[in-house]
Amino acid sequence: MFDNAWFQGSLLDADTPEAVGALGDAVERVALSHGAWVDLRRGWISGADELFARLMESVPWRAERRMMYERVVDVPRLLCFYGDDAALPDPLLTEARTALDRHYGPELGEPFTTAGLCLYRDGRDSVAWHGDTTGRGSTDDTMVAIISLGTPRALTLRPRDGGGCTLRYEVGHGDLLVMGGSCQRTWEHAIPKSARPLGPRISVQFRPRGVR
Ligand SMILES: O=C(O)CCC(=O)C(=O)O
Ligand SMILES: [Fe+2]
Repeated sequence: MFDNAWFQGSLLDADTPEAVGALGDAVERVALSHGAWVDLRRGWISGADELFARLMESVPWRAERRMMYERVVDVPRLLCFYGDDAALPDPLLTEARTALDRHYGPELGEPFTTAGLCLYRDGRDSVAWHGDTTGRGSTDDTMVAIISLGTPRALTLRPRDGGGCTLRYEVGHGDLLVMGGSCQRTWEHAIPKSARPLGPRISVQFRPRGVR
């Protein structure tokens, strides 16, 4: 399906038992403008390369097509969406969601119920600037919690009003990044294409009901 040769497991990750780490004080919050924020917890999932390998095999990855400039084009990444309370494809993801609910529940006021999985096969796969505004994210503060597995890729963020600079987080190998507050409606995020030959990355995005 794609060239796996560039995927290199993290050296630190080799032989590490799979586990969901602590959150609490290990989470670093960066306040952005307009009431948006980003939380970062590096290496949240240990042994994440094993999880990556299982998801590569077990998830029914699908290509999507959409209209662009009056032509139907391939969306440059593979996808699989797990709707409200659908069984997740791996018990470690269920454990991760439970841990996210425990940590963020009091602040979010509701659980994470859906999981969007994306596979970026190489540096040519990407997602353009956008906010997750199909649902309530267009009007309400909310959270989108993203686990990154496999090859690190840049996740970039910029304010919609054009003020300020673009932020760039290299995320992979079990890192957790959470976008919160007004982030979906006042900021945009993207996974830019890379000219470098890069191995595959899987992104798991947990969202509350009605956020997409
Ligand atoms: O790949 C990622 O981490 C981000 C994906 C994303 O922004 C989306 O699917 O809405
Ligand atoms: Fe998004």
